[in-house]
Amino acid sequence: MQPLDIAREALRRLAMRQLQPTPENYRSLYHEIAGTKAEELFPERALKLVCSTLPRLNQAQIEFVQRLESAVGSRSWSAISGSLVGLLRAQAAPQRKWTALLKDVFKQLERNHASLSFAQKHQALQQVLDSSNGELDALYSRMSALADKWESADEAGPTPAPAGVEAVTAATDNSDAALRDLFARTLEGVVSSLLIAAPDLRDEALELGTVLREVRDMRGVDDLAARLRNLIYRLNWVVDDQAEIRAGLMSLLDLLLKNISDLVIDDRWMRGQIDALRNLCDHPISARELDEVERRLREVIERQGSLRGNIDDAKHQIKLMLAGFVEQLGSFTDATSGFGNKMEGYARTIAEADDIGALQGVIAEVISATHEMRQTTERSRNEVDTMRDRVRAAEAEIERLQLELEQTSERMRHDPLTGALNRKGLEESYAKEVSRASRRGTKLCLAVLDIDNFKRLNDTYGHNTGDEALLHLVATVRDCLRPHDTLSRYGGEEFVILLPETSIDDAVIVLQRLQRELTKRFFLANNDKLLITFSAGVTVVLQDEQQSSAIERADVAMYQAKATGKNRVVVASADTVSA
Ligand SMILES: Nc1nc2c(ncn2[C@@H]2O[C@H](COP(=O)(O)OP(=O)(O)OP(=O)(O)O)[C@@H](O)[C@H]2O)c(=O)[nH]1
Repeated sequence: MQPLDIAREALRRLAMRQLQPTPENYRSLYHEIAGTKAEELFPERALKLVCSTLPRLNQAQIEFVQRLESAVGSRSWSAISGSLVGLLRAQAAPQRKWTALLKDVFKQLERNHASLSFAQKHQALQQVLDSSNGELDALYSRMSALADKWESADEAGPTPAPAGVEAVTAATDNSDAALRDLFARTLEGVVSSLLIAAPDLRDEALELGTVLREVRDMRGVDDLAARLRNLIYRLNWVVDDQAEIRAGLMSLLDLLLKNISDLVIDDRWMRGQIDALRNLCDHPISARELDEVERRLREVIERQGSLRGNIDDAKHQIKLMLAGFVEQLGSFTDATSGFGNKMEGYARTIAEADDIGALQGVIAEVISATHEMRQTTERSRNEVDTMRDRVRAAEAEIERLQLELEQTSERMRHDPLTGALNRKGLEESYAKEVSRASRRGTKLCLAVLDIDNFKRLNDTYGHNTGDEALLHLVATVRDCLRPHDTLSRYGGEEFVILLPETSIDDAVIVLQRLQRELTKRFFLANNDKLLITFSAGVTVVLQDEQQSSAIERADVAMYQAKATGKNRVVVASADTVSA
């Protein structure tokens, strides 16, 4: 039959058998009619898809997938089968005894060979690792060969190693010893000092430090590692315990502060202080914030003691005055009742008198008694007036002292106008930051800022506007600085900023960012939008340097900034600072 006839017949049978007209059905009918055998199609796309999803995690896998892809590409079932068989054979290969091999290698590394130094063995092992290129079979066989070679090498005899090799060994030994020493010191000096509350762990840390310095062989290292693991495990418990204790203490403190605050319901200043303390304790507290809590508490105690004494004195005065007043009132009452008795006597004498002459003496006595009574009344009124004035003065004094008590904490460390630290506050912060920087080996920068043309602003808009401009600057600085940077008012329009953990380059960036921020935030004075600018000098504080000397250096730089156009930041020149 001709192909055309076969095709026609195939279509007819498709219709007769009511088969779907798919290529497969057509193909099988075609071969049925022609009496030939259908050739199987090669599923290349599907196989390529399978290949693309296979993992390539190591060299062996990469090579397998490559072999399979090339077999699929050449449409060779036998090649595909070959690569699959290879894979299964590799998997069926005996399991390598890695643990035993590694133990063997370590043992040989530690052995004292006559003809092999540690450095040589280290180098040979490194070569094996590098050359195996992640191929596990190759690595296994090369490492096994190396271990065998070392195994058969002679035991220690003090054969001198070549000079170069010895240097390498010495260097390796030196760095090993240095590392051990460092680790031992960490255990003895740092870990143990953190474990005051857990004496048995502290002793263990100290002992492990000693063992670490002395351990020489693999068995010793194993023991040490086991003890270290145990220490770490127990340390975790200590850390958890300490966190729990800390949380408990904080909640106790909170309870205490809450109770105090309930007790001092009438004392606004104390309530303010207690609220500030509670706010500080409200979140995980840093060393800096702890300083702040301590400082506030100290101020509360100091100032409260002295001011409370003054208020008590004033109250005592009022009590004394009241007692005097009561006494006066008593004697006045005595005087008036005496006067009344006298008057009654005179009235009787007048009623019984027979002639006018007899009355003359009585009238003189009445006049004298009345005069005396008037004087007594006047004296009493004067005394009462004086007393009232003194009571009012004492009350005013109490009021003033209460107010002083309210403001006292701020006034002790803070500038009352701007709320920035004052000189005393700066001194305290400076001392803390200098020692913190020296302890931690970090950089501390100090900047002196002076507002530009401030006199003109005062002269044009008045002193009050000048004050507001100062507040504007302080608010902007606060927004731009990190919480642990400190701002203090050093003089009229001069401020000092301390920037802990900051390099000089970063300090300049911070100050310039501040200047940019000030240009964005206008200051409004009588509806005029004013631009507040400042000139600044900045320097790195030298280790343990006095505050006055760092400020002086920054001040000189600040004047350079003024002299060279203002609204600038100048770094204290290199010849004045060697940090
Ligand atoms: N409003 C106000 N002004 C103050 C305060 N303290 C200082 N001043 C004023 O700040 C001005 C500083 O003036 P100058 O030292 O001449 O400095 P300046 O005008 O800023 O000039 P340059 O520093 O050269 O830019 C003075 O007029 C002071 O009276 C304050 O607390 N409030």
